[in-house]
Amino acid sequence: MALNKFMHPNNIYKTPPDFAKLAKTYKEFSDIAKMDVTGKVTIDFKDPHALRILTTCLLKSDFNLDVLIPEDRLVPTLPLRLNYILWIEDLMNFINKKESITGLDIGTGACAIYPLLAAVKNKWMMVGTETDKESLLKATENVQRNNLQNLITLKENPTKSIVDFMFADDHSQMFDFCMCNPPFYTNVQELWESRSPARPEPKNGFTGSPHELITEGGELQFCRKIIEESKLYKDRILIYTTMVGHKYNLKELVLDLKAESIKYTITEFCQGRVTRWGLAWTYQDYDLSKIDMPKDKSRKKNLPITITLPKPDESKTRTNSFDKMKAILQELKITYKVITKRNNELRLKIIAVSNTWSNQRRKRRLQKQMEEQSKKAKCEGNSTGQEMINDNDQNGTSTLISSVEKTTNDISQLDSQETTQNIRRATKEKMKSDSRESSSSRKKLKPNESDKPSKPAKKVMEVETDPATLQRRQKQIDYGKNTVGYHNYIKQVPIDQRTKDHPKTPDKYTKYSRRSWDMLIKLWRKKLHDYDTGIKQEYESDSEEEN
Ligand SMILES: C[S@@+](CC[C@H](N)C(=O)[O-])C[C@H]1O[C@@H](n2cnc3c(N)ncnc32)[C@H](O)[C@@H]1O
Repeated sequence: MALNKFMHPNNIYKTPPDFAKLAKTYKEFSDIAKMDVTGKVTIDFKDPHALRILTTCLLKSDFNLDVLIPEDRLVPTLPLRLNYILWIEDLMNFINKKESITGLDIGTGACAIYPLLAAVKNKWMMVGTETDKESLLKATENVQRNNLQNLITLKENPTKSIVDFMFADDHSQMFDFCMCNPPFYTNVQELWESRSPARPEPKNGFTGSPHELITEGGELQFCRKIIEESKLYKDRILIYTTMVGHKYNLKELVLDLKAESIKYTITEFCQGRVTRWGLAWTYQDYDLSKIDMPKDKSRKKNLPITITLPKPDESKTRTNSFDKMKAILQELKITYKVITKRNNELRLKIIAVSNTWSNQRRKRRLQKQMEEQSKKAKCEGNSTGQEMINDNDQNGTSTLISSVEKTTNDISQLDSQETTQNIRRATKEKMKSDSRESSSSRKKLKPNESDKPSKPAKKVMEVETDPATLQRRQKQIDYGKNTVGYHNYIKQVPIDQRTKDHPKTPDKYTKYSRRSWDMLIKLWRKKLHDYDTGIKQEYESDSEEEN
């Protein structure tokens, strides 16, 4: 989901940059830009080189900053970096700090992106710290290239501490705030595994060196260390802040702060398909919980959906309305849990396991058509059956009918006219072949019965034994099972809760015509598609990796 609408309202990248203009202005950008079929100028976001050029050109055009980003280092995404700076601006406004603002950027990286933005945008005095010598060197060159040495100082951190190395020996240094984009991961494996396979591929290519992204204990330990050290230097930084990349870590950190009754506030940094979080805490007399960011208003969209039902007339009780609603939910196979039931208000937590509500009209029409067809088949079968004297033959008729009914059930989820026609054709074919079998069985009838109308003979379940067919079918089944939908389905619907309406893996050993088998596979895959989007994903906040 694009989250740009939740970006900080003052973020200039709320409106996407004009790539056509950038291509006209910067030769290096026109070299990487391409025009898509609609005539829109775009770039390959998966190419780290293209991302590097985009960031340097935006820094130039929007902030008049001349920055060199080394090939083997993180390419900072500007909308996110700007969101963080804008939040710090909000915090400074909140504590009424308008002038001579000083900030500390922990782990400034090879671009010193935060000090550069803070200096050119707000004229803040910034100190950036860095443990990586190579990054520090490049950062220093970037500061000098922009003549910002008067506002920005960079310091090597030769220790494993975070702020202690600065404050322990220097008792005068103080900051209004500190900020930090910590390394997120514990090791390379975690870096790759952090992404759920159910999520779409990241839009952007991957940039950054392990040194920048990995730290012992991951971001949780890194942020906990900042909190621990902050307790030693409560008054040296008025507002401590850090960015948090994983929501589960944010929860842990908030618990840590709560446990110590430390005042804190959190925010979300939304951009593109990525959400990050900002955590701020203080030992000063500021009630951070009162901070009201303009962005919070747009996020109110996340409140639960409220539906007001028409007032019941005298004859109908409220319970009646609730019951009706529950019946609708049941019909749509939406599970619900009553959270509260008070006076006129009923609060439910609802979970939709699959999409059962789309194309309702079309599904009803198909269902009706198939029911009519099924009835017709039943009537034909019954009338024939009445004339039959053989019990076995009567059983045969019911086998055929139940088979048609099964097809009817299978089709209830369909939304394609073409598929219906194919199913009808397959059903007709089946009826024809059964009636052929029946006419051959007529030979066994007594002579005086030979002129009676024919009736389908008992349907014997034939077994498919052809190795090539079985192999082909297995391959089709494997394809189906190797989908996100299948994995979500088996996770979400326990075996004992599966009904005939759920996707059922076709039985490869049953004899079917090629067309009927392919149809069964098609139906199965279609039903599995309903599970393509995991519920978990819908309820969790987006926490896609930045790169
Ligand atoms: C994810 S990068 C962030 C770089 C930059 N601030 C940005 O946002 O693009 C984290 C940086 O923190 C640095 N770092 C790690 N531990 C540190 C520490 N204890 N003190 C200062 N910097 C540290 C790493 O070398 C790395 O450059």
